[in-house]
Amino acid sequence: MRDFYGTTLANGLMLGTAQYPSPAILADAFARSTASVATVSLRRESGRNRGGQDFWKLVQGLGVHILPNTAGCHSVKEAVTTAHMAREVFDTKWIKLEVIGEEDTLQPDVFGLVEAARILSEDGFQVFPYTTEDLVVADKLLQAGCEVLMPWGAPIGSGLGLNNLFGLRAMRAHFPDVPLVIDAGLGLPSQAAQAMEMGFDAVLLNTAVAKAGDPAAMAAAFAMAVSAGQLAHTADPMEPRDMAAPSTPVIGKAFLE
Ligand SMILES: CC(=O)[C@@H](O)[C@H](O)COP(=O)(O)O
Repeated sequence: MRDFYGTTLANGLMLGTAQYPSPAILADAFARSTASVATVSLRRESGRNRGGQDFWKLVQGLGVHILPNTAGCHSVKEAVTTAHMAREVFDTKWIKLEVIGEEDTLQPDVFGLVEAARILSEDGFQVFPYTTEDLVVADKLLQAGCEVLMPWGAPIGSGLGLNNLFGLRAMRAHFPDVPLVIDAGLGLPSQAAQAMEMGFDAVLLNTAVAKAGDPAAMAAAFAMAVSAGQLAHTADPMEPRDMAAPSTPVIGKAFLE
């Protein structure tokens, strides 16, 4: 597995911490997921529980890498301020950078994203930008100092899976050495497996687990799907073909060798 700003993760599952029915269910879901990273929103949680401190302690107690995020930020200024607050609270350079540009799809404002990524990278942050599959934007983010990219699978909370397979395949092929994480829009473990089979380095998801009838069971299912997809990728999957090819060997030719 590729490393993320010098950190090698145990597996390619990153899990969100929002919308769980209770703290106990959140903790149980993380335990079953064996996720290596938890992402936490500073902005959403800061208004609750004595300034969010109880919640942040709970997340820090999960024993996984913390990736604070700027979810809910709609401007460069908001995102940069939130990132600074995250660095103080969690004592980490990592920041998942979201600058939302449009309300219906929650798609990123890619212009603001590149600007905020540059400001934060110059200030020593290690930025994980939530972006689209646009190759030109991806290039600008790398030039701005990002060493990891997080293209969306589908709009946040939609559960639609990998919406633009062509664009995501092109991104993987275009940036073979850049760690790429599919972020948002995954609804089912099979979609996570597909992303890993395609060679993505990790997936980040929240809603599909937190909103499942049994979040802990769904977290376990995603864990299995991620490791199956990753193993399949390393096993060099067959290329699909248009025409049939007999799988029953011809007499006298049981093996290719
Ligand atoms: C938690 C978080 O960072 C979200 O913004 C993220 O993108 C997850 O999206 P889903 O809820 O669609 O999995």
